[in-house]
Amino acid sequence: MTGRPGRFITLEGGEGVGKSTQLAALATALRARGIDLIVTREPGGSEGAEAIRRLLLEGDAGRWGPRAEALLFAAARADHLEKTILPALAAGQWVLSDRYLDSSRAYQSGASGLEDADILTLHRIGSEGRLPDRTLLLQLPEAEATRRASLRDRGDSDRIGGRDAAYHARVAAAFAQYAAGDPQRFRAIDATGAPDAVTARLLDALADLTP
Ligand SMILES: Nc1ncnc2c1ncn2[C@@H]1O[C@H](COP(=O)(O)OP(=O)(O)O)[C@@H](O)[C@H]1O
Ligand SMILES: Cc1cn([C@H]2C[C@H](O)[C@@H](COP(=O)(O)OP(=O)(O)O)O2)c(=O)[nH]c1=O
Repeated sequence: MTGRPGRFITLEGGEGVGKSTQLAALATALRARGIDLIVTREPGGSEGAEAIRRLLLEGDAGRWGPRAEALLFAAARADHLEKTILPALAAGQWVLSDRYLDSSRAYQSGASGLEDADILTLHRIGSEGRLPDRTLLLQLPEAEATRRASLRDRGDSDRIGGRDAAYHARVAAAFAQYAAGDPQRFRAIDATGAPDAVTARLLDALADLTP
């Protein structure tokens, strides 16, 4: 126990912007400041949600339509919140999550055409509308994000990562729009340059929350 309230921090952005890399670096830097935290991810982060992750990311491109996909992400999130995130916060830990609600807003709404209000309704039903204390949106020029993601995946991307460039451009635009609409919760972070420089920007964007 830290004696202070746990904070719920999410990292968001398109494929290959450096979320996983930065989550690990951020966890190390925050632990060095004495913060007790857990690192988690979506889709996944609990036993049930990891099972739903496999349903969502494996199989043919057409395995799920946009509506079934949105419901599965919301179901996975409900389980993740109940089993992993809320217990950690209640114990005073910080929670750092690689993706959360805003990915559903960007991918299933912004890029797949469902209404943002409907994604938020699913979130209210599944997860009592719980929002992060801070959302760090990593942003990269499209060409650099594609280069990094393809170096990592070597042509073996998942059902959603493998969608076309126009889809991923809509995802990036939707993220930017949501961030601009809620400057209190979001911080847009320049993800170009060396990993250490990006981590320093992320820590700056948490300065008002860190002890
Ligand atoms: N600042 C950086 N500069 C260059 N390459 C990076 C940087 N950060 C991450 N990478 C590399 O880019 C790829 C995608 O990074 P990753 O953290 O997996 O992104 P995401 O989780 O957002 O998809 C990985 O191969 C990673 O090693
Ligand atoms: C959490 C979430 C993820 N996704 C997508 C984004 C990714 O393509 C995929 C998760 O794959 P993952 O490998 O975890 O992400 P990344 O490619 O960023 O390392 O699921 C949604 O479409 N909606 C959501 O709500």
